[in-house]
Amino acid sequence: MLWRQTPEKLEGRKGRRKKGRKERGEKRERNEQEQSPEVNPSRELRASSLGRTTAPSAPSAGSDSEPAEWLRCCRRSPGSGAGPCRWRRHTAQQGHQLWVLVMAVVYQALHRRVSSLVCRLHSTYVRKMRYLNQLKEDDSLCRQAQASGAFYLFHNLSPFLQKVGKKYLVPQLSAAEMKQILEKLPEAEQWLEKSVLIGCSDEHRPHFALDLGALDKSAIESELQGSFTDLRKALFVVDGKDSPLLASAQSLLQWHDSHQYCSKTGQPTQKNPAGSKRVCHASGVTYYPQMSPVVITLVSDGSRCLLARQPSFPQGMFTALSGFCDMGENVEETVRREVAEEVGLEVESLRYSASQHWPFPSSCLMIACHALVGAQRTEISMDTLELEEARWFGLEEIVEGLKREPRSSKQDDGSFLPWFPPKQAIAHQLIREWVQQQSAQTA
Ligand SMILES: NC(=O)c1ccc[n+]([C@@H]2O[C@H](COP(=O)([O-])OP(=O)(O)OC[C@H]3O[C@@H](n4cnc5c(N)ncnc54)[C@H](O)[C@@H]3O)[C@@H](O)[C@H]2O)c1
Repeated sequence: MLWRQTPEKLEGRKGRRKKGRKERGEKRERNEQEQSPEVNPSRELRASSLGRTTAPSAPSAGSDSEPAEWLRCCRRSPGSGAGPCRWRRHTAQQGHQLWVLVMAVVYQALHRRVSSLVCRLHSTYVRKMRYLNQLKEDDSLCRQAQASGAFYLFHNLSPFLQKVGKKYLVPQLSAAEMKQILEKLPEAEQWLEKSVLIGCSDEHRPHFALDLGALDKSAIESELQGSFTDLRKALFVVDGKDSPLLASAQSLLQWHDSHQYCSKTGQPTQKNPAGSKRVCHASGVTYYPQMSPVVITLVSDGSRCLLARQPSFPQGMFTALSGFCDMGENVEETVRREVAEEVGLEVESLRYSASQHWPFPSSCLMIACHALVGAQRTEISMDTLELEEARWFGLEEIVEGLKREPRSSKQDDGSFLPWFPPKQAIAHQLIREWVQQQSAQTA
């Protein structure tokens, strides 16, 4: 059946629709007002607490036009052709800010992780250094540590090495193995007392060096299947990480060997268990191991570098200028004096490069520097008492010399082409640095 619309019914329905629209409009306005920052202070507070300063600001008190404009803007439907809605722009900004915030949190988490890793590595080092210091200060702790220590052996200052295949290893012996060797000696217990502390592992296993010069060398060599090797050779055949250990151990043993008597009273001095000092109980004087500071300088005139050789050097070997610091001198003064004394040049500027402990002939602290002389003042006036030859080298000649082995430097006529100290010597590092600097300049 057809449903017929009477005018009254139609009027009634129109009225209800109008009323419904009015109610829905009021409801939407209420919702929009609830969503606006003006009437939702908690939202505004959250936004501002996160530092979102670009969020549209709530209409200020006393401004009549802004709330209306705010609501009008927010009521525009998408695709209506109207300009960008401030509220949607605000939402996009919030999205961007959220992204920045997430990235910041991720970055902070990563940063924390990396820092804690670095910290852990650092703290291993710190704990190790503090433990070693404790061993130096606390005699009974150091004696106990000897029981769990590892020992490096020397015979008249030559380190004990084992050849395995083509490699030379520096063996560590346990306290039990040491006792087996020392049992064959009278006063075996006292022998361990002669050892000196030279370091420890990350797990705090202390390392000691002991010179068995009083024992039969060949008997120990055959028992331990190795050989005591001159330090000059040993440093150049062992693994790079073992060289500084052997050098410092030998220097410390050598210092103890040459400081057995007090220079004031002539009485014997006693070492502490760690070997970090010797005391004369008659005078109360304490002696500490010492190193002599030496500067080693690579002089350059901007495009060439100066190398020299002493009569005692192996044939063909040239190196940078070196000399001991005089009492009261600083490094700069020693560099200027040595360069002036040895080659008659005046240093205009100098730059520190690195340092190295060097055990020959006795403990030196090598302080390596680059020095520049004026390009117009390069004429060499050599000290013939100290040097046999000193001359300028160009980049190409240096690069060739670095490739050359001592053995391959001899020519048919018996003369020698120049070659330079091996990589273990700090002179080598100075020469390489100069090559890098020159190559960068000419590139
Ligand atoms: N590692 C390297 O690359 C490298 C390179 C060159 C020299 N060096 C070392 O540098 C040191 C010095 O070299 P150099 O050629 O001037 O030495 P050097 O041995 O020729 O000594 C020069 C002079 O210095 C004096 N002297 C010696 N020992 C001294 C000391 N402990 N304190 C003060 N003066 C002393 C003596 O009068 C000696 O004649 C040497 O030990 C040498 O082995 C190391």
